[in-house]
Amino acid sequence: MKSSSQVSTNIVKLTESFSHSTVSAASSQVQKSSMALFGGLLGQYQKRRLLFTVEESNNNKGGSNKVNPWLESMRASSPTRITPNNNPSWIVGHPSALKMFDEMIWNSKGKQVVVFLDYDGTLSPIVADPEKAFMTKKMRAILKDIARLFPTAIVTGRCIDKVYDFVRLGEVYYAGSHGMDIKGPTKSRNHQKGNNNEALVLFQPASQFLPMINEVYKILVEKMKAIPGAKVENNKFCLSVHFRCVEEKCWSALAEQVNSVLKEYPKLKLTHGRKVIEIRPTIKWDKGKAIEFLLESLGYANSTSVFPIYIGDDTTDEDAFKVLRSKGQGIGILVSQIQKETNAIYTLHDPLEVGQFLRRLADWKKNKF
Ligand SMILES: O=P(O)(O)OC[C@H]1O[C@H](O[C@H]2O[C@H](CO)[C@@H](O)[C@H](O)[C@H]2O)[C@H](O)[C@@H](O)[C@@H]1O
Repeated sequence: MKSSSQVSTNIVKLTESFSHSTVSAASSQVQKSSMALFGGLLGQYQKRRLLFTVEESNNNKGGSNKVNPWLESMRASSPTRITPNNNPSWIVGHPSALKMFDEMIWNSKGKQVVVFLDYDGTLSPIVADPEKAFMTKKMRAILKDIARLFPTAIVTGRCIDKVYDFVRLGEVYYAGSHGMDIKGPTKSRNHQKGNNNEALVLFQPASQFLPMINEVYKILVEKMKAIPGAKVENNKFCLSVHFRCVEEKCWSALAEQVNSVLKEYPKLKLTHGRKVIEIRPTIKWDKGKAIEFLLESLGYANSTSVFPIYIGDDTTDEDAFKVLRSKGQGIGILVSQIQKETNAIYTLHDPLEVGQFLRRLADWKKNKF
């Protein structure tokens, strides 16, 4: 484990080196090695009980998706109709992290486990109102334990203030706005208060976009008044346009409105999540870069003695899974009940299983000594 002074020194060095203009260059310093560790274990798991589901193909009926690529992307990332399916090759290729727990621990032997967690759909269940995406008390207690035992970071599309309101733990790192706002813990991991109880801002690569994001937020709030159920959320360095409560027949109108605004802002781009369109700066920064940054900050740049575990449910988490896979480091765990293309190695069904997995991880660490 690194001492806190070593961590601070690394943080200062990194914060200096990661100026906006050098984001890509700095991230490329992180060495890329090959191969995920999982490899040959798959054959043993052909009798797995997981019942996954797939998106029904009738989402595409009539070829309308070809006419409107926006709508196509919205539907692809937010399937509305799902039917049970049990594709053995997918299940074998992405086994349950609970079932594979012992193997995973064996692979982490002698290494420092670092835990990265997405928030929505991972620590809290998906709900209709984004303001009410609360974690259960049980999950919070598990998370507190995890943060005491391992360096832990929440990596989310939300702004830090909002996710902090839900999580309320000073012991963890927060990478908000899809990693564009990274802050250190306000408390040390043994629950002593840090200096002034203030979180240390580690990195904000998109700060120059703040005025633009606020401007677009106001415009979108006005535009979305015409779409019943639509909601715009300001996540500081990015925006979310929610359509979970919008009737499907209005999705196209919503996409057109967002498109018309974005045309005027070529420095902003779109990504898609679960019934949400996310608007963010065109900089080359994402959750994958954020976890590389955090690992470097913790002193594990190019280290073979670290074992990162990343758990997430959404398309934006794929950037983090990809980084771990390409570095051949640690594991990515996709939280999903549907089969989808993923760079994660393992799967968990839902936040309930995430809680079970984290509890097991904490118990393993406690019993180790
Ligand atoms: O990276 P994440 O922590 O997963 O954040 C991604 C988005 O999550 C939130 O939206 C999602 O959860 C909501 C509450 O369950 C749900 O209503 C919505 O449909 C989901 O897309 C959050 O509100 C967004 O701002 C984040 O971008």
